[in-house]
Formats: sequence, C-alpha cells, structure tokens
Amino acid sequence: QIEKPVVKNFHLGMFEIGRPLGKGKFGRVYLARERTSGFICALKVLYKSELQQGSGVEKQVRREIEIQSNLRHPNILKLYGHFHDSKRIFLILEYAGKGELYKHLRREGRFPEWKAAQYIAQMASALKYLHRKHVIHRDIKPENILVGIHGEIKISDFGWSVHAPNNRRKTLCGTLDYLPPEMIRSGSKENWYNEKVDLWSLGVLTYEFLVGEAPFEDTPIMTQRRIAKADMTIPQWVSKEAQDLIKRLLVLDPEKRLSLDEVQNHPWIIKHCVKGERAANREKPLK
Ligand SMILES: Cc1nn(C)cc1-c1nc2c(-c3cnn(Cc4cccc(C(=O)N5CCN(C)CC5)c4)c3)c(Cl)cnc2[nH]1
Repeated sequence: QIEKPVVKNFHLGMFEIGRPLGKGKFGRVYLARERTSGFICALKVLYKSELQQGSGVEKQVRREIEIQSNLRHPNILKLYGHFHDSKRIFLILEYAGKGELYKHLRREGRFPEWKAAQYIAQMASALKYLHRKHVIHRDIKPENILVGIHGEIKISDFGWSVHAPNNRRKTLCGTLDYLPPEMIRSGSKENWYNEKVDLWSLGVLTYEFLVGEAPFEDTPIMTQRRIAKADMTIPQWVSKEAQDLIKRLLVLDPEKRLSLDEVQNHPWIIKHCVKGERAANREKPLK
C-alpha cells in the first residue's frame, strides 16, 4: 500500500492518491480524487527515467497525450489533462468503473453473442469517430479496452495511434495476434496502410470475444504465417451471422474489408443491438 502522498499541481488541482488500479509496461495507474471538487479519476504515473531509455516510448506518450486529449466519445477513455514534476509525468484519465476488459474476458472465458455484439457495436462507433478525425488506433485488443460503470466499453490506450495515412514502420512489441497482414508484410520497404488496419483488428476482437482466444494464436512465426494467409477456422457453434461478420473483416485485401457503416448495419449487430418490437423474443432484455 503506498503512502497517501498528495500530488500538487497548481492549475490542475491537488490530487489525493488512492489504491493502485493496475500497471502496464511503462506506468502505474492509481485511483485519485481531486481535492477541491472531489472529482474521481485515474492517475497514470510514468517515470521519466523509464521513458528516456530511447525506446521511442517518450514519443508514444507525447502522441498519446496529443491525440487522446482532443477526443470526446462515450467509448473512448477521456484524458482530462497532464502535468509533470522532476521525475514523473501524470496523466489525468477518466476512471472506468469496471476495470480492464481482458480480465472480464479471461474470467468469463468468452462472451455470449449479445454481449460481444454490443461491445463490437460500441467499438465500431468509437472507431468511426477516430477515423473521421483521421486517427488510426493500430492497437485494438482486449488489453487496451476498459469497462465503464454502466458496462460500456472505453478504448484506453493511444500509445500506438497515428494520424493517417501512415507509412511509419511499427517496431512491434507485445502480441502479434492483432496485426493485419499489411503491417506484417516485411518485404515491402514502405509499410503503407490506412484506417482499414483497425477493421482487421475489429475482426480479430470479434473472434476473441466469441471464442475466448485469438484466431491466429500460435507460435510467433506461425501466427505471422497464418495472418498473412488469413488462415483461421471459426468453431461451428459460433452463429452463422457472427461467422459472416468475422469473415468479412478478416480479409487480406484491406479495401475489401467491411466499412464501419457496414459493420454497424450487419445483421448480427442489428439482431443484438437495435432496440424495438423485435426485442420481445430476445434472450436478454435490452436495458
Ligand atoms: C482495475 C480496476 N478495477 N476497477 C473496479 C476499476 C479499475 C480501473 N482500472 C482503470 C485503469 C487502468 C488500470 N490499469 N490499467 C492498465 C495499465 C496501467 C498502466 C499502463 C498501462 C499500459 O501501459 N498500457 C499500454 C499497453 N497496453 C497493452 C495496455 C495499456 C496499462 C488501466 C484506467 Cl487507465 C482507468 N480506469 C480504471 N478503472
């Protein structure tokens, strides 16, 4: 348990630090309360010493701040502000009342189709908002999604997002499972890709929500080979509508992948997410 230091920052108020909420590769997150207003938030603390190891993380943090500060969408975690002292950088983030989505997924194994469809509809809405601002997230996966107090999801990590179009080579770290073929293809000098990379990842996410593991999960070499051929099998117990959506997103040619509008109007999404008289015979009453 950490002592209860008060982090002082004049124009951003005084923050009382609460329990640790989690930690990532480059930082820890604490529950925090702004003293004057009582406003609850999540304070992400990054140590400058760790960032200055020249692994380009400093640039990632700068990009995360620059991009996330200007976004306002119910399914995107808000970055209210940031400040720093001699040793640390502090990001004042929206507090997501139900924590990290991947922990829910691991605990439940996999999500029922109605829940997966509602999450994918929310992801499509958030991605539409991002793409309208020419922001490509590039790192859509359960580990980068949080759950709000009302069960809504919030994309939470913009360390890898960029402004489209982008041909910057992405030094990979973490799982390869979600990378689209055009980002894996090492042969071509120029890694030209666009927003359609997020549609591929949305397909991988849909699969993982429903099956409980990623479609190309294998050894790193095999994962890359299977992604490059879109070599995956969908278990037969996944509904035909859900199989159809996954197959129309995990398409090698980026231009042939469904658009976000087509995702939002897909029969599987409509069936589980559109309120209305057809809801009567639904297995789970919509709130
Ligand atoms: C836990 C919890 N339980 N309950 C009931 C609520 C929470 C909760 N947590 C948060 C968190 C939170 C905490 N840890 N994390 C994980 C974390 C922490 C610090 C850094 C990272 C990180 O480096 N990431 C980059 C890599 N990608 C894969 C990943 C990101 C990643 C996020 C945030 Cl930011 C906002 N609201 C929250 N609410």
